[in-house]
Amino acid sequence: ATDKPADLFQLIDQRLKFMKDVACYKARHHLPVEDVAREDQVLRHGLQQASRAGFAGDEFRLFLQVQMSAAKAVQYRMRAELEFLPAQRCLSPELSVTRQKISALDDRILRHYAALQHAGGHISPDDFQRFEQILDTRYLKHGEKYALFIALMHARLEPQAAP
Ligand SMILES: C=C(O[C@@H]1C=C(C(=O)O)C=C[C@H]1O)C(=O)O
Repeated sequence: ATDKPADLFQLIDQRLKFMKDVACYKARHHLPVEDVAREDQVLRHGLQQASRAGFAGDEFRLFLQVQMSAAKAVQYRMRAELEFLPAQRCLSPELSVTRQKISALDDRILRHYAALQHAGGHISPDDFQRFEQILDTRYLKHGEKYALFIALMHARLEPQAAP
């Protein structure tokens, strides 16, 4: 089945794995990690898709914001390490290419989570161990992974209106 929490966790992990390309690109082009305009775009698009899919807006917004905080935390820590890495060992695609892939992944995450809930599934606190196994990045602390997990768990579809 494609509606298991583990598959959703994989997609979230894939998003974080793109941060290597983003961090490399920014370091090599002397760009800051935080890009407020891009964040607005990610947030606006995500909330629009979320409302179409029937997610509760406030909780989904919080999830997107925590996910972007995680993305930045990963990049800041990588950025420090890049100071000591020769430039040729940190090559990355164009930022616009990576961002298209991230946006496509964002849509998949949303659709996957909606499908999981439509099938009667949900994320429960017991799933955190699995979440942490899958999100194996050493660039996020335990508590940060937990914050992301909790925000994900709380992003639920609105209860269906009675017919
Ligand atoms: C991933 C990026 O880095 C940061 C994190 C973002 C995100 O998680 O979507 C968006 C903008 C940046 O503040 C990026 O610049 O694309």
